[in-house]
Amino acid sequence: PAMRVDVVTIFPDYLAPLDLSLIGKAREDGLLDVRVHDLRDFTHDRHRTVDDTPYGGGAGMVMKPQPWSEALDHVLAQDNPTGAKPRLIVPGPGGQPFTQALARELAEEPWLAFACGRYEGIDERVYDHAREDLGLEVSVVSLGDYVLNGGEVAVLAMVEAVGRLVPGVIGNAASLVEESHEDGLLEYPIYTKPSSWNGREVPPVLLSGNHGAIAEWRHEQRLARTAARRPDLLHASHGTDAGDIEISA
Ligand SMILES: CN1CCC[C@H](Cn2ccc3ccc(-c4n[nH]c(N)c4C#N)cc32)C1
Repeated sequence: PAMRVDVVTIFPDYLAPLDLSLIGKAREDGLLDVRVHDLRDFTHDRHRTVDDTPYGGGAGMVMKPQPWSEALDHVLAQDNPTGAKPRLIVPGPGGQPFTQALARELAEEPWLAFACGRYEGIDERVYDHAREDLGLEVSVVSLGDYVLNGGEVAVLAMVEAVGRLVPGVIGNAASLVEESHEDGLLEYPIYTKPSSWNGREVPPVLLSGNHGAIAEWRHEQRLARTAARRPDLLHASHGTDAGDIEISA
């Protein structure tokens, strides 16, 4: 069965890129069932109000709880005869880091729901309501240590990172193995035709047909790149001491 993904946002057009490329094809192939909902469809006033001033003062506006409650009810009720529950992911700068490990964990879920905040964020009672009244597992997740204006960019990244791990979405599953952050090392340098370009040659080992030597060279390159760019990822399990690797950035 397809993985179902619901996204609630005040900017549904921000999620249009999910109609494109691999994720778009996975939707056509029925591997992913992605539904985007406009939070303003769950307001009832003339101005379709989703925000108001913060209790206790402070800058900015806070997203009102009622529209979110109605939007979540709609998501849970739509095409859900068994009363199954999605895992609710709320992007936020104060969340747990979004990592490849978390992407792998989320790729095992049959149903994900994403709540895209804007303004200063969502009234805290929505999180409590989702956990205590709707019985949802709620995870606040951060894309990284920088501040965005809302959750949509994060959801695009998370849906792409998770979606590509769903079996069948990426044609060649082999390409999922030796990639950065899959096994703790950055990826090796890649080359294609022509072998000589702009006075620059492809490393001869790659043209040698000696697959053992090629694999060894690629592993050395991964270690060197990781030592140069992400020494924080290197630890004892990778054997070679980062100090004695020829650094080729
Ligand atoms: C000044 N304020 C500070 C708090 C956040 C306000 C903007 N905002 C509202 C909703 C919302 C959702 C995610 C993120 C976000 N920022 N950085 C990341 N890695 C994120 C992720 N995932 C940001 C967001 C702006």
